[in-house]
Amino acid sequence: MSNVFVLDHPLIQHKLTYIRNKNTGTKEFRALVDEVSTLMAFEITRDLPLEDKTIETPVMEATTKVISGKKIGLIPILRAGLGMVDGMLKLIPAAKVGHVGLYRDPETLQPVEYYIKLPSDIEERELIVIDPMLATGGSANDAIHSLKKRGATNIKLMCLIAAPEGVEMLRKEHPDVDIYLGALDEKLNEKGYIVPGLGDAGDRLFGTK
Ligand SMILES: O=P(O)(O)OC[C@H]1O[C@H](OP(=O)(O)OP(=O)(O)O)[C@H](O)[C@@H]1O
Ligand SMILES: O=c1cc[nH]c(=O)[nH]1
Ligand SMILES: [Mg+2]
Repeated sequence: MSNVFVLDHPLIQHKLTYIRNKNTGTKEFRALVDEVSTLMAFEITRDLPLEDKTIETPVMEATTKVISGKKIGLIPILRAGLGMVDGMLKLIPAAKVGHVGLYRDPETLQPVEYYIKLPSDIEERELIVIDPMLATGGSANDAIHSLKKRGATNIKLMCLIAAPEGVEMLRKEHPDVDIYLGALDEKLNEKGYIVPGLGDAGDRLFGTK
């Protein structure tokens, strides 16, 4: 069964409060999502493997550590996942970025895929699927199935806020995918929105409402 990590660092929790606040406007919302994504990237990369490297400091030769050539791919789910990309690239600037375009049909709540473009070597990479919201779980589930169908074997999922329903679906469908969250909220409402949540992440990021 996959692990679920709620990243309860005080800076992440503090910024999430401002992200959730309905009075936070587009400019500030975007900046906060960017900052939280950087902080979450710090936590999600905690298990990157290290190897020894021998260097000369100004004082003496020393054997110290560097990250051992692990290749990472970031996979934002469009649109809202785009808001998390730059913040993560600040810490892992060499990551390749693949895009999965999905929207959730407002009536059926089923995901509809409209675009996919991935790095050619996804089977060799650790992929981090990013989306601010994990609600019913349909979109992340679909995106991860698409990645696996194309050869991905090593996948993590990172979201700002999740509902228990989405976590349950992901753990059932993808027991090999660990889930990293800023917060695990109470439930979904009758329209499939996370409660208390933050509203529509894409609309708040791009100012489309
Ligand atoms: O877990 P689910 O029930 O599938 O819901 C979550 C999805 O809904 C939102 O995207 P949306 O469909 O609003 O598209 P957008 O990012 O283009 O706004 C969100 O960014 C997730 O991708
Ligand atoms: O609460 C929710 C649920 C789905 N998508 C969002 O943007 N917000
Ligand atoms: Mg949206």
